Amino acid sequence: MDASMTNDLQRTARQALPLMDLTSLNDDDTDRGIESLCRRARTPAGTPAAVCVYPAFVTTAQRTLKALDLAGKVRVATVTNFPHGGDDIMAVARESREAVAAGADEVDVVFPWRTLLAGDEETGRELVACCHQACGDATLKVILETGELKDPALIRRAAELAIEGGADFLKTSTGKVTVNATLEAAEILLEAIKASGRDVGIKVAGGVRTTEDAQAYLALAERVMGANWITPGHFRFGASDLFDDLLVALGMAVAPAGGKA
Ligand SMILES: O=C[C@H](O)COP(=O)(O)O
Repeated sequence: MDASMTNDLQRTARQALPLMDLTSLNDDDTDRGIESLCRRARTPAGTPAAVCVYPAFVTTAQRTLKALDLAGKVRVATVTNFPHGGDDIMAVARESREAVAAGADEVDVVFPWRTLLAGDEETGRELVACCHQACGDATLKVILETGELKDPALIRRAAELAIEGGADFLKTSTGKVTVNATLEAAEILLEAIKASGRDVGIKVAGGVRTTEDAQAYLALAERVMGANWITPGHFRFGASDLFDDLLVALGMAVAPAGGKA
């Protein structure tokens, strides 16, 4: 790789690192594993925007970040209605309220995409609106599962409904289906955000693994929204592996994942 490409990747890695939701959403997650995830958040190049964990580990993450003196610097995100995207509005609102009460700063809720596929627009909009109310001041990110919606017009409609319901961010994917984030889907979400005129961000999530991947999404966001729009308040990467690749691009040692026992 020539020097200009290396510099380019380093620039991308430096830009992407504070936009990261450093994620662990595995069925075999443990308190020790989440403590280790939180420790990885402290790097010589700065910190990610958030760690993203299952609701059962929100307290662990908050306690660990506090002990590391990272409370307030690294937010705690969690997931609800995840990954299935059911349509029980009250159950999802309750789950979201409980997550915030447990200390989550951000809630990533799965949109009931199957109802939209079946032609029902109201359930999705209402579910988002109830979660918006349930989350209070916490940031609400709505996972549209774009790889399951497939049709660009449906992806656009889901984005519009989530924005109408009060989403703070549109998130592409859970990372748990066959097709996760794609540039095509991300562009549809960005265009919907732009057209809405609302202060809504995007979280590109699922299958984003390399600094080169991150570079392509950042270039897209810059083209649609402008370079100044890209801040942690508007743009996140949700990824379990990307963080280490960014550190490698920055020439830093990668901490062993460890701590799952
Ligand atoms: O919300 C984030 C995704 O679950 C992460 O997906 P990933 O493991 O493919 O990076």
